Amino acid sequence: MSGLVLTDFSVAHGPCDVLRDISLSVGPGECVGLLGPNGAGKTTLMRAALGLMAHRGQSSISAMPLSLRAKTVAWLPQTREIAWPVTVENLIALGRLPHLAPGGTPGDADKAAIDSAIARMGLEGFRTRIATQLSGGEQARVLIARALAQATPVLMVDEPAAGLDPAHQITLMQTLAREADRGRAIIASIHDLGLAARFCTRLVVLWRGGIVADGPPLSVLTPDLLAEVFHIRAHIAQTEDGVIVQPLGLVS
Ligand SMILES: Nc1ncnc2c1ncn2[C@@H]1O[C@H](COP(=O)(O)OP(=O)(O)OP(=O)(O)O)[C@@H](O)[C@H]1O
Repeated sequence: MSGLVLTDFSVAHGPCDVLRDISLSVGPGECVGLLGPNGAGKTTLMRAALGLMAHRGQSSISAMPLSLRAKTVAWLPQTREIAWPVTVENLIALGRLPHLAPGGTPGDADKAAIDSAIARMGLEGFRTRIATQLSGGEQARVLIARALAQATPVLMVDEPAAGLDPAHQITLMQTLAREADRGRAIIASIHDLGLAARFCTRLVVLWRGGIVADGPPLSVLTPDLLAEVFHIRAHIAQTEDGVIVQPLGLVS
C-alpha cells in the first residue's frame, strides 16, 4: 500500500509562499493529525499534495496520472457541497466510480464497499433520503462515507469532525483509527486537540510556513508549543481512556 511523500514542497498564494520546503512522509498504518492555527496552511498542503493547486517540489500523489490518483487517495474537502438532490446511497456509490470500467455498473465488491461505508457512518436509516435535504452534520457523514467507499490506500480529510455531534465525532475518529490499523494512510486536518491527541498515531504541526513539530501526540503537544503556536495553555493527562487535552485559557 502506498502513502504520501512530499519533498521540498512549497506552495504560494500569489507572490507569498504559504508553505516552504516541506518534507513529509506518511505511510500505511499511520493516522496523522495535521494541526495548526487558522491560516497555517493545512488545507493548502492537502490540496496541493493532491495536485489541485500549483506547487514546487514533489508530491508522490500529484505526480500520479489522474486515473491512478483516484484509486489511490480519497479526499474530503473542508467545504461540504452536495450539488445534486440524489439519494444518500447513490451519492456514496459515487465513491466507487474510480473502480468501475467506463460505462460499467457496480458489482458485488462495489455494493459491499458501499454497504460497509454506510454501516461505518451509521447511515442505514438514510439510504433513500435525498442528500441535499439532510442536516449539515448528516451531510458531512454521507460525504465521509463516500470517501470510505472509495477504499483507497490513502484517505485525506479536511476537518472531518467539524459539525458532528460528540458521539459522531468519536465514531468518526474511531473509524479513521481503525482504517489506519487496517493499513491505510490517514491524513486529517483537525482543530480539536483532544480528538487529535486521543485518536491519531502522530501529529504534525504547521506554523509559519513549515512543520514545527512531528511525532507522537504527547511529545508534540508540549506546554511550550501550545503557548507559542496556539496561544493557549491546556490540561493534558494520560488516562486509561487515552490522552486528554483540555484547553484552559489564553496565554499572551
Ligand atoms: N485562494 C487564495 N488566495 C490567496 N490566499 C489564500 C487563498 N487560499 C488560502 N489563502 C491563504 O493561505 C493561508 C493558508 O490557508 P489555508 O486555508 O491553507 O489554512 P488552514 O490552515 O487550512 O486554515 P483553517 O484552519 O482556517 O482552515 C491563509 O493565510 C489564507 O488566507
